[in-house]
Amino acid sequence: MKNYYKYYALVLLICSFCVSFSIRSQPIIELDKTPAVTAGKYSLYFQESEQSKLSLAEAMEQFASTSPATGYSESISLGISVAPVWLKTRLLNASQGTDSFRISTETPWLDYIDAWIVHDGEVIEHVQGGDGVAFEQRPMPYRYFAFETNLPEGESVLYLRIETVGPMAIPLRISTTELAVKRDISSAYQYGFLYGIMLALALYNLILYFSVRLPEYGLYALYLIGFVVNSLSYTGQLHAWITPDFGPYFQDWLDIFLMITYSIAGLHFARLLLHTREYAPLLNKITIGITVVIPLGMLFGALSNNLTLALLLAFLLNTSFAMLFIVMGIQALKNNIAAAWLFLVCSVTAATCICISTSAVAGMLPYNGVTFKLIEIGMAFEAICLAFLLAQRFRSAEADKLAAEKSARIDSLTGLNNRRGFAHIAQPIWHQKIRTGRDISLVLIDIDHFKKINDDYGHAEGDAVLKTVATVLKEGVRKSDILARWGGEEFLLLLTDTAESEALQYAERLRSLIESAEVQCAAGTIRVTASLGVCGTQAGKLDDSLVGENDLESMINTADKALYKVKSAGRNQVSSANLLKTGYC
Ligand SMILES: Nc1nc2c(ncn2[C@@H]2O[C@H](COP(=O)(O)OP(=O)(O)OP(=O)(O)O)[C@@H](O)[C@H]2O)c(=O)[nH]1
Repeated sequence: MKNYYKYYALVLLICSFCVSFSIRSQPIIELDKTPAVTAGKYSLYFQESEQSKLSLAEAMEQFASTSPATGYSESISLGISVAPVWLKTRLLNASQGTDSFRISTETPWLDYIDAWIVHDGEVIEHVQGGDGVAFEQRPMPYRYFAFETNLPEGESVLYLRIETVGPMAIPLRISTTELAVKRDISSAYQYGFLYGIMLALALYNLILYFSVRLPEYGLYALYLIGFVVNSLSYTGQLHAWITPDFGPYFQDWLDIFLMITYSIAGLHFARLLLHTREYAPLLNKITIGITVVIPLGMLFGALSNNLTLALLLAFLLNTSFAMLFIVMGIQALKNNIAAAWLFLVCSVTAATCICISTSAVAGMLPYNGVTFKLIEIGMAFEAICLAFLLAQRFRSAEADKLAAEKSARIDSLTGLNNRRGFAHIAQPIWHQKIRTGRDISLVLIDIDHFKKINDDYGHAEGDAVLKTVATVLKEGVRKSDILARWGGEEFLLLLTDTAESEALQYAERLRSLIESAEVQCAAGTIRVTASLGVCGTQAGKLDDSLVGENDLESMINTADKALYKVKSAGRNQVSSANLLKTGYC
């Protein structure tokens, strides 16, 4: 029993320590030692009851008589659409004489802010501002609430009353004016760099979109432009330039409108980039649904002037956006989509950066220049990765196009040019040779009794014969000759700088090569013969007259006629129209 007294004493000691800790005097910011600070942990705060708006005197009384809460982190965060809050922060200017300081709350959602500086019990300054106040009526031309004040030597107390329908996150920052200006300049460079990257990529992809008309490029550009404009609006630059006085809440509405614009563009871009519809139709439908339903809800919020509803939906869309990016990336990875890995890495990085920034403003993580700007850093990283993926896609689309064009000109069985491929290659050569009066000849080659081979050995063996003859021809012709599969078992050969007399010898050589070729199959060895019809110029002339630009077609017909005669005369021979005239075949 005696031992328990010891524990009681210890518990009492701890309790009294806690009580004394909680009622000990509020910490003071010694401005000579900490010339720039985010002051949440130095501030006391309480929230007004819904019914009454307190005066400064009443608030001072309440700070003195009750136990207001102490800030638990750099930024105090109390949720969305909460009751107005009062803050009290003690400031000590230890230098002799007055010094200039900047006091600011670095978030755009705070609508009405009153700030009082009290020194020796006297109000020496009262400043009003916030997002709900027209731009030119603000103490400084910033989106955030900010003002500069000369603090006299000794202790001054800063009182703030903040009222907002948006998120009550208060990153209260106090710094010397000199440091604040330095920070402004370095911020301008940092934002300029990040926005510069994103806008350059957006512009480039916009140009690509107008050139190739693929929606991915347009959506990607819209996504980036939407994000940058949203960021410019959120950080106040946009309003400083173009929308100084559209009244209370205009800026909040603009922010959330821009927020949904880039989220919608981003989600549709990701869907198309990863081809989500092809392997994850449900996810694709959910994504489309979200981009329709949430904006409709927000439109309802706008029509009924319910900013809180619209804000909540905008944050929901933004959260869904980050999560859907990751889910789409995982699905793409599962389905072996080439872009999936990089997409996943960059979307996870961006989502992490967004989380860190939001948590910093909400007071859950340290609030500083880096954590605050991590959203832009993450997005710039994501923008670069996505641009890289689009470039890869462009390259593979070009390769696919070339492959498709090539395969449209190639016969899939033999690998030779088809009629289209022949025309593509032969036309320009034909025109050039004709213009310069050089000789040119055509040889039409037809396998004899090919139907019988199909009938006797089957279609597959017939194909094997076609392939063998194609190979024999390919190996037997010169590099400058143009060979094509002209029809079922028919081949066409264009011989440049070759007169008809030479072409006949050439054709004879090919005939004999075909005759001696063998095709091995299950039923034994197949041998085939072919009939060849030739038509060519002699000393640059066809039938003693000059060859016209359009004579290719008629020369093929003449070769075909010669071939027909060979077939009639017993096959496995070579002939030309001229030989026919002289009765050779
Ligand atoms: N295996 C196979 N057969 C084909 C292909 N294309 C066409 N054929 C066949 O080739 C045969 C051509 O027959 P025909 O036009 O009567 O000519 P042929 O039997 O060679 O007789 P001649 O030309 O008079 O010697 C037809 O039976 C077609 O079905 C193909 O790609 N593969």
